[in-house]
Amino acid sequence: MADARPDTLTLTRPDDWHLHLRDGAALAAVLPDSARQFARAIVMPNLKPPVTTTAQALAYRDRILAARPAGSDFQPLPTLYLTDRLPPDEIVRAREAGIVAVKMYPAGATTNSDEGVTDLRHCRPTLEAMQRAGLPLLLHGEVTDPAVDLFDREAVFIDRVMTPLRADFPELKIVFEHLTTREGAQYVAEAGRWTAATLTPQHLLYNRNAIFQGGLQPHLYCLPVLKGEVHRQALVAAATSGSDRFFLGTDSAPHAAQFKEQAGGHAGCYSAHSALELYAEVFDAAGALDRLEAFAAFHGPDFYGLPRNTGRVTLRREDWTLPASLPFGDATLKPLRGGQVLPWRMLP
Ligand SMILES: NC(=O)N[C@@H](CC(=O)O)C(=O)O
Ligand SMILES: [Zn+2]
Ligand SMILES: [Zn+2]
Repeated sequence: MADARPDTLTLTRPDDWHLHLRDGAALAAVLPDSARQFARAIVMPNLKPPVTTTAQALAYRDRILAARPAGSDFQPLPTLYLTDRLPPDEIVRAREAGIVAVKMYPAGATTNSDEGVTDLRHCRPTLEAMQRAGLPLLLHGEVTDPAVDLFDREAVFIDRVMTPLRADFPELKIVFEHLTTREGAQYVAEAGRWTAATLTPQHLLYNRNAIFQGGLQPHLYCLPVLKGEVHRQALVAAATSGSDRFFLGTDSAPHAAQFKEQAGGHAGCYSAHSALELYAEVFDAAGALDRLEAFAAFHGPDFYGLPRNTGRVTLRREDWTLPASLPFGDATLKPLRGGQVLPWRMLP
């Protein structure tokens, strides 16, 4: 029988299936963190302006490749940003050029989503082209209807958007990104082989109390917002269940500390610095360390139809203190769990 509390853990090198790398000086500041932990990452297209053409996505990929630390073989997996007007023939071009997915932000739902989709019914021919090409649709799964309580926006999205979408496009690959609710976990578990979900460290580690404990904690504000404890427990159960339709996606979303700490602070948690260590903590607490490798390194590539990695990484059970802040161009970045002791540490 596998050791339930091992002191070292060697895994196939993992990938991050949901990552924000930004651009310019911000990209240069954060990329080394992801490149140290992960072999590949799905890079989100919510730049300003958003990445809406294959040509823009390839140029962005080249900027990421050029910003890699010396000797790094980190591979960005580029995506396109879905708008009401993304033409179906762009999907064919994207597929041929190696774009791996298309991301749907409901207009106004989150950071840089102003040009997102106002109604998925406008996108039918494009979704048909994606289904034909086998190009996955990645969803920020929240409705923006102001009449819906903020904490219910994911559950309502399932009823209003996900269920009809699934009925109309039965073989479209869909990834429900940064899942946050019990309803979401149950939906994905029962939705069949073409629906998967990513889970973030913050939604596995924290419930919404943490946002308000010891004074307001702007660095725990992300979207979708953290939910109650029953939801966190359902997410941990899904992540550690062994189901191949749940996989690692940090949603690491860097914002300069001053923009998170101001009134109207920005949404997003920065976790790339020690993401794998945070997931190890979650799986360890659930007595499921033996399932971390598949969650972090197998389920994602299998769903996307990409090869699994061959390299290895090793983590050791060792208390260490995460830096409270990190350089971020001219600004600073406050990482998730910054200044706190983590029980797992990745070996260089
Ligand atoms: N998760 C977040 O709170 N923010 C993300 C956008 C997103 O993934 O919704 C960002 O780009 O900052
Ligand atoms: Zn999102
Ligand atoms: Zn995101």
